[in-house]
Amino acid sequence: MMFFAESVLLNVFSICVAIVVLVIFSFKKRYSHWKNLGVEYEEPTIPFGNTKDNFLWKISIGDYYTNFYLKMKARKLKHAGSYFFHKVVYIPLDLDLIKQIMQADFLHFTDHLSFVNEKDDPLGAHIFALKGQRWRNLRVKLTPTFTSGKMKLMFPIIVKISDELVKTLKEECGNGPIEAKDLSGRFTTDVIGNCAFGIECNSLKDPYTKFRIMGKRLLSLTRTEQLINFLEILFPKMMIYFGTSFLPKEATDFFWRVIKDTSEYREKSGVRRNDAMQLLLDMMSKNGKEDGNTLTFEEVAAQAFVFFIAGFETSSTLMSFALLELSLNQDVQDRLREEVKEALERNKGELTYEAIWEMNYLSNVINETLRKYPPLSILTRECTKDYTVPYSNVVIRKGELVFISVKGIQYDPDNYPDPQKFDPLRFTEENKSKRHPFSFIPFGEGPRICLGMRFGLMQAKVGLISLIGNFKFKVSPITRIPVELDPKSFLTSSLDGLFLDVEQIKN
Ligand code: HEM
Repeated sequence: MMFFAESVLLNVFSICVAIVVLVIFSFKKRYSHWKNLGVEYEEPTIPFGNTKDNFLWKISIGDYYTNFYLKMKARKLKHAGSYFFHKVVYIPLDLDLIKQIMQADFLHFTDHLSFVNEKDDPLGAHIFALKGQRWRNLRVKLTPTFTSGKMKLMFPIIVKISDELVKTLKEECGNGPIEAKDLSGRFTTDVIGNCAFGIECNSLKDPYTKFRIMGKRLLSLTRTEQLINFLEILFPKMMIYFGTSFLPKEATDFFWRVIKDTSEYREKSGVRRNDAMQLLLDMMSKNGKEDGNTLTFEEVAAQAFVFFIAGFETSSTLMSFALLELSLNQDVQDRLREEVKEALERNKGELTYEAIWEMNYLSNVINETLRKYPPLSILTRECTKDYTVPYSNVVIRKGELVFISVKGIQYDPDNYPDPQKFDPLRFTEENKSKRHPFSFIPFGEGPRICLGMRFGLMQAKVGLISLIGNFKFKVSPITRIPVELDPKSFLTSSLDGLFLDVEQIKN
């Protein structure tokens, strides 16, 4: 009996050893990819590839690829190679090559690196994650959602919420430093909640409202949830089999209910509003089912959801880092306040849709903030058709990945001398015209460029105008400078918060 148990154990042990040896061998073979092609790379670690430090929360994925980009670019290379676990990743460094991949040869790179499990997680089947023809069909249908005409109709909603922002800060500014990200996040939650779902979220009045809590929950994943996300991206078929979803179920269940209630309410009451929800509902077929030209209810819900998740955090990141830099650069803050005052005086104290696009210095400040702190610091593309990189022997195969380091490009001293310096005048028309058009890509580029770019800029501009026109901001001594970024976050986010001292201006 004893002998039998020992021999079973020995067999199991031998099988395990054989599996480990096989796995190590196949990783080693995979990791010889860039070496065989003569492309520069950093030594990968089994099984993480080059993402070990990110996986261990030592550095954000964006910062890892910024450092990588700058290191390889300093060696005058046009491209380099990397590994995301077992996946091969191509890193273009040359701006003409990046333009080629994102624009002219887009048909080889139509997809984002994403995971969709439509059956178990219908809200996850949104335009950012969808691939191929499904993405293309939706992009055509959704593009009219953010035309100037439609945004103009949403503008009064944003101005009304900005009045609430000023009121809230007047009440809160006497109680010590404010945390800029939290304040901006409550503002953008109320704006997007209102424009995407048609709901008064009131998170400025009450920071603990369910909408705000669930919005934050979508972006603060536990270790296990992050691990599942990695597995979903790396082994999608297996994870669909297990029925996993990409985002926390308690949050997606909440948003699903909200969208369903809103749609039913509007249908029953006949109430119509000037918001993105209405535009989506108008695209829905009468019975909510598939008919080729219209959207199903599930598709409407997923798009309303992505407008919320893609819209509130990116714009609040922009607003909060702009407030930080304005606090660190008082001369820039004063000049911006002058521009705001003049624009308001020209329009009898009223903020108009046209006025926000005419404020050149505000645009310069916003662009310089997006240069230093792009909310998404890398862009991903999945190769959908084999591609030979021009003037090279490198072939990117279907299924391999391309990572474009937005932050690397925007910190490259060849594009922006003294890149750590905050200098809005880099973005005057004259200075912009001297640079390569792909040296500034915080909203991505090509056919997959951000769908809500103008909306994101509009809400950040309105928020900043209201704040700078009414308050003076200084950095609080409790804010650590330079700001350390959160290695756990996929989006650009400060680790300890952006605390600012605020003083009300007597107008
Ligand atoms: C400052 C604000 C924002 C920034 C920096 C930003 C940035 C980005 C970036 C980098 C992408 C990927 C582009 C690419 O792969 O080339 C993207 C995609 C997208 N964004 Fe934004 N975004 C912002 C605001 C918004 C807002 C307010 C909305 C909606 C209300 C929105 C909706 C989307 C959608 C739907 C996509 C997916 C487009 C597609 O795959 O076809 N974004 N955004």
